[in-house]
Amino acid sequence: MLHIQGLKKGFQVAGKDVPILNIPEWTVSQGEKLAMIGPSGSGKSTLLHLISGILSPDKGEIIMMEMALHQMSESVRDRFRAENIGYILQDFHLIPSLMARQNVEIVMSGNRSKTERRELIDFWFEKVGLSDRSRHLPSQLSRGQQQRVAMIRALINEPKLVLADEPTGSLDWETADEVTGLLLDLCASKDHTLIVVTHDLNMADRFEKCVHIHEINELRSARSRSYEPVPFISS
Ligand SMILES: Nc1ncnc2c1ncn2[C@@H]1O[C@H](COP(=O)(O)OP(=O)(O)OP(=O)(O)O)[C@@H](O)[C@H]1O
Repeated sequence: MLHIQGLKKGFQVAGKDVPILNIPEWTVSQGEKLAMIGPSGSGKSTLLHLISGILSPDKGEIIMMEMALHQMSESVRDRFRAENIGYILQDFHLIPSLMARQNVEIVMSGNRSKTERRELIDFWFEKVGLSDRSRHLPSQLSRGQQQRVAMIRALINEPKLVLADEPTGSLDWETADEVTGLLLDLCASKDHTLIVVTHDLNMADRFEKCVHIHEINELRSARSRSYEPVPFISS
């Protein structure tokens, strides 16, 4: 489903090129569910942005479903992304003035009738246990409920690939565990391929596969090299 070959990516900082990623080769199979872990600053989010086509590589190829992502024109790539990739972020990014169900409806493809859209939204809100909350504004929902709405929004068009960047990062551990279970179940039921970037080792533990970014990235940025986890000292 996803094949990366000879990928290099860096950023210009104060006029200097700072290399971030050098991935000789990496493949993700259709339907695979994997967690990606690694130190802060090691390039995990950058990699998700490259896979989704939001960023372009400096060198190399990203082949998704046999299509070379960065050989597409920008408009074709935008459409490809909308049709094939669902993106879930730590901070939900729901539109505050729209009801939960409207936040989902705005991303739905236009070839469904109004009735079909309504029934599908009802179905999904029930599936994630939010039937009685679909007409609430985001501010009237808990963080876990908002993340579930963001999950529906990412999955409702049945994308082949779901990318999630620290989806439980702002949730307490119990809610994080629920949201993780739900995300895995929803993706398994539709055979979506799922790549989740996380610092949450409990979350990573629930995945069939866990990849450390340093297993695939030959570079270690200065920041990630200097990263040492701070031991927890109870008072
Ligand atoms: N637009 C940019 N311009 C310059 N440097 C950038 C840019 N985006 C990211 N970086 C740098 O690239 C490196 C990798 O960032 P990235 O966000 O991918 O790391 P990460 O592994 O996802 O970190 P975290 O776990 O803290 O979210 C960092 O050193 C960051 O400062």
